[in-house]
Amino acid sequence: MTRHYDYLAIGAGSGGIASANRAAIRGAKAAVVEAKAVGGTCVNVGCVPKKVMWYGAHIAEAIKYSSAYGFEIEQKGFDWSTLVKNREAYIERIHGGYKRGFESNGVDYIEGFARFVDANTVEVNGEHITADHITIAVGGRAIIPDVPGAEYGIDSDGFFALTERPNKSVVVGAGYIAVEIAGVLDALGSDAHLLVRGDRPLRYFDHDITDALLERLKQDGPELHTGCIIERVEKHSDGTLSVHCENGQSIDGVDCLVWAIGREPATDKINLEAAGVEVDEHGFIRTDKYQNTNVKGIYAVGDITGEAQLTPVAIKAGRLLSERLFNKDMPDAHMDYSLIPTIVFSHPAIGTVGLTEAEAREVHGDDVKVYRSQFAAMYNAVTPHRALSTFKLVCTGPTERVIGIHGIGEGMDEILQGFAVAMKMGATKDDFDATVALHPTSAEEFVTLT
Ligand SMILES: Cc1cc2nc3c(=O)[nH]c(=O)nc-3n(C[C@H](O)[C@H](O)[C@H](O)COP(=O)(O)OP(=O)(O)OC[C@H]3O[C@@H](n4cnc5c(N)ncnc54)[C@H](O)[C@@H]3O)c2cc1C
Ligand SMILES: NC(=O)c1ccc[n+]([C@@H]2O[C@H](COP(=O)([O-])OP(=O)(O)OC[C@H]3O[C@@H](n4cnc5c(N)ncnc54)[C@H](O)[C@@H]3O)[C@@H](O)[C@H]2O)c1
Repeated sequence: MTRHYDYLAIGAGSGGIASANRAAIRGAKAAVVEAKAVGGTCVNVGCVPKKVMWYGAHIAEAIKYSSAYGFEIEQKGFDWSTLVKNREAYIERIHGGYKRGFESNGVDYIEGFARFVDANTVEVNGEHITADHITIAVGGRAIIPDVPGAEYGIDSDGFFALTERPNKSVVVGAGYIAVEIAGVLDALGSDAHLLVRGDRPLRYFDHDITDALLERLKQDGPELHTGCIIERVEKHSDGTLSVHCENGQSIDGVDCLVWAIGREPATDKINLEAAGVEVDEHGFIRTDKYQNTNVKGIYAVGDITGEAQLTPVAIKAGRLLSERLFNKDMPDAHMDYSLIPTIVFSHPAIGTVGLTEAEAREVHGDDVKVYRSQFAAMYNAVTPHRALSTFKLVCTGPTERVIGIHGIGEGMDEILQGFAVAMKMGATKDDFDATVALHPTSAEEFVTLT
């Protein structure tokens, strides 16, 4: 007997879970298939474990500067495995929450790897399952470079599997993951090195912000190595690695090498040809604004589409797709991919929404007005850690509409969300100025810029 559903999501990550639940809430008979762990990348090897480690890093920093606040603390040690154990227990609780959610919404959770048989049928554990609507939400995986010795390194999944703190670590890459993992390793006491090909990490971010990040890296670590194209990795008899760059730089005595050079779509093993679904030259499934693929009744959401690879994007796209399919009051529901705010959980956090100054000048020429502030957050002001925060607004037009908000500083991860709402509503610099400041906070800088 073949099971049949109105709606089937392949992949129980951010997008698949959100869309299957919403479909069921709207009355569809829905199921989600998952090959590994419920929650997908974000919950198991992404946002969640990363943020827990980032909080750990914050505690390390607070201890370091606590004497300036009058505390006499002797740090007797740091047990990486305790942090990992507690983190994984938390993730287990999240798994439980998802499974209870499926039960209460009436979503069938099917464990196994799904492959297409035809446009309406997938095979899981030898069973054929059919559905009127199938959403591909299979996410991606880390790219490992094709250099000799690459196999001695691990990816971000491997980083989260570490049970001990590495003594000396190298992280290769210049994106979100590289900056975040290198920052955590450094703050938690590893001798951490960040290797980038260009002159800075996060080079597509506003340069005032990355200039400030460069300062922080110089002050606090991890140690940044620029112009490093990896030539090879050598493993020695004592188990340590040497990482060699084409420019002659080498880092020796490394006991943990993390590749963080981007992610690729996981489309290769799901037999898309059987369904006739097309992929682009990188393997991403491109969709129209309604998440439709080229095959009627097959959709794609989340990282697999190659759009902003962020959990809230996958969730929103998945939910709106199910609203469109199963809520007769929302026949035009679709995701708006403009003005997506993002945070890099560096030390301190970087937040950004809208255009960088350089992008704004490309679009609006000279009709761009920039407001920026560099200041010492009060948290640091009483410590010897004289670190500066940088906040910036990019505006255009006679009304000075705010088209870019950027910041690096303590609390930026919590500050940006509200300002992103204002920007989405079309706020102008006058609207920002008309808002009474919250004092004393870092966020008030955004409404007092001159
Ligand atoms: C280290 C790291 C940190 C991150 N931090 C953040 C962050 O702080 N904030 C943020 O917004 N985003 C973050 N992201 C990105 C975020 O995790 C992704 O954008 C998000 O998980 C995408 O959701 P998705 O549903 O598209 O795919 P995923 O969450 O990757 O889920 C896909 C699921 O499909 C399953 N699957 C694959 N093939 C099959 C198959 N054939 N059959 C059945 N199941 C299958 C996989 O096992 C997986 O569970 C981070 C990513 C990484 C790697
Ligand atoms: N805080 C967050 O929201 C968060 C955190 C982690 C990941 N993510 C998402 O996951 C996606 C993937 O993250 P990522 O950091 O792996 O990718 P990324 O695309 O952000 O960055 C990859 C970086 O690696 C560099 N690179 C590529 N090939 C290289 C090579 N051979 N040698 C050295 N460097 C190389 C690129 O120049 C780029 O800077 C991100 O784009 C983001 O959307 C988000």
